[in-house]
Amino acid sequence: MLEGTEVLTTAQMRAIESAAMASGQVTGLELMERAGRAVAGQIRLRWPKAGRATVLCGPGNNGGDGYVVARLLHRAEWRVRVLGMDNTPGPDAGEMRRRWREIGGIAPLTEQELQSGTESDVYVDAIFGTGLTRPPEGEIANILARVFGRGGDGAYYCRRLVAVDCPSGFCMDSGKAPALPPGRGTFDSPARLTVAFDSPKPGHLIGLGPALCGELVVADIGLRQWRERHPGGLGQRPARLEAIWPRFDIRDGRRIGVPLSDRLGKHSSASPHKYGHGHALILAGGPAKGGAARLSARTALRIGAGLATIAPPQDALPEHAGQPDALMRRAIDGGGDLREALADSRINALCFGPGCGIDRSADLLAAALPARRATVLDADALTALSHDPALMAALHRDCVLTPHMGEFARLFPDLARQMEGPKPPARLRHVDAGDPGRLAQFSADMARYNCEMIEWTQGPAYSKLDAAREAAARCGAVVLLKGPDTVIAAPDGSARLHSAFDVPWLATAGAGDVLAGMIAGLLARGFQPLDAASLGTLIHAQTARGFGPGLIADDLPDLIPAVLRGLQKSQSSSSVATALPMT
Ligand SMILES: NC(=O)C1=CN([C@@H]2O[C@H](COP(=O)(O)OP(=O)(O)OC[C@H]3O[C@@H](n4cnc5c(N)ncnc54)[C@H](OP(=O)(O)O)[C@@H]3O)[C@@H](O)[C@H]2O)[C@H](O)CC1
Ligand SMILES: [K+]
Repeated sequence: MLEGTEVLTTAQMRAIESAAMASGQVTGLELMERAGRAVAGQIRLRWPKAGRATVLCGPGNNGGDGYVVARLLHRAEWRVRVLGMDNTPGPDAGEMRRRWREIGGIAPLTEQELQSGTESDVYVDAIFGTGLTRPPEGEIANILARVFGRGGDGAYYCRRLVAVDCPSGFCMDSGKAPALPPGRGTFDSPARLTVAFDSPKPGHLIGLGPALCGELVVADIGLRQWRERHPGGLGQRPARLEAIWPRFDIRDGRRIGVPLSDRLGKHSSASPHKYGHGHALILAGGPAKGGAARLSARTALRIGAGLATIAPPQDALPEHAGQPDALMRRAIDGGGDLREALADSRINALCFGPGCGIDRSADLLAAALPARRATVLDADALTALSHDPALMAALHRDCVLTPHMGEFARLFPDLARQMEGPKPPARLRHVDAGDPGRLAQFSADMARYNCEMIEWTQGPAYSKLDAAREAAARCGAVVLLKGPDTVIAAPDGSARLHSAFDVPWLATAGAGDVLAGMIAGLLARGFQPLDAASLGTLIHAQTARGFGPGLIADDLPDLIPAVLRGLQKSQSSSSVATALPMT
């Protein structure tokens, strides 16, 4: 079982927050104080010498958190300037603003004001959090352009930007950000640090999130018991969403996303025979097309498949002599040969695609899918699939599709179009849970919470996560939508997110073939499709991290042993983050 860090949608976060407040054990004001304290604490941890801070406070509770940050930095002897809005915020934010007013003034939140005065050491962005309801316009849009933009010399206007919960204006469910006013560029200046509350949200990990958030710290604000206590527990919901790489810190002692499979480094001692570790069959293409499949096959062996066989057509077989000697070779010319091969039930994982050719893939897939072996479909196999609805219908739950965006668009054009479509921000409204008409619209997820119900009046922006989940449900197989942000979704709605923005050199010819081989090897070893795809993604990126720039795909398979050793070590020693006190 792979186990990562749970990721919550903003709707789930609000439901948990509401449940906590409804319990009477914690007030909104206390949560806001804790949120502000977490941010101020992180600022002081990074920049222990008191300096100048500018805190930008928006109209809602995110702004309320900002007033707390301002007060606590002031108490720590920082020189604090607050820019705020002249509105009537909710009671908690209003109270925090009042407390700040006892200490200092509030200048208007305008671009002109932001530009004026001495430059600050730290800028705190508490303009919008989860409550953005429409694209920012007018003065607010100008401010965001200033906060997230650069000057003519390319330098960021706000060096050391700390975002409260998220960079403002950004959709935490989709990782999308609205366009800035014409002529004001795009969101291209990342925060140095983002402090999110309780759990990461999808947008922190996909889309623009990893680039815009900078370092991500997820702070404990004392909601854990409500997160875990709900009927069935969030952890047991079928549509669990997890992050599988700890590029962020979690401050409440929860497990962070280390890999998590006790079985990863161990081979079964109960069944020490090579067949106990599975047999992966990698289908290769015709003459001069076999390199990709050889990469996959070598990787399948390195990740621990007991046996791996490469299967080109007869006329390409001689090309596959040579290293590695551990690899077996077998000619498979067409569907009949493959059916014959699959009479051996010990062949328990198949890998189609890399260099296999579209027609050959179609022929072989038609023979293989009814045998219901665990199967990876990549590259040409995905193109073959997109040409033939019958093949698509023959997919089964032990299949893993590994498309990049282009392949995904060929397979699921309507979902790809939705991803490109207009992007309304999320808007949530609390409604009467007693109204059966309204209740009927709520998702089953939300109905689990014994608290105020939440209604989406506009959906959050349709994201890569939504698209991958819908694709998986539609085709009944695991869909791994590749990219620097990879989403891996299973037909039951479970999904895993992985960010690899830090290894741009992984975008190199053949890297996808290695990933396909890795997943095939893990499937051969008996990992469930979602886990095999997730672990494959994780180890793939980690091998590239270990090598650094200059990597070519041929380097990857032989880096796997070191990564496996490292993962085992991290699992035994430091898989639990240190808890920081909430004071
Ligand atoms: N997760 C937790 O447990 C806690 C979170 N906290 C913080 O609270 C925010 C969410 O607060 P909320 O008040 O719901 O939302 P925001 O602060 O992001 O903003 C809402 C206000 O912004 C106005 N708005 C929305 N869009 C625009 C726009 N484009 N232009 C101008 N104004 C906009 C909105 O006005 P409406 O007219 O739409 O109502 C609201 O006034 C969360 O992110 C955390 O930071 C708690 O402090 C602790 C617990
Ligand atoms: K913010």
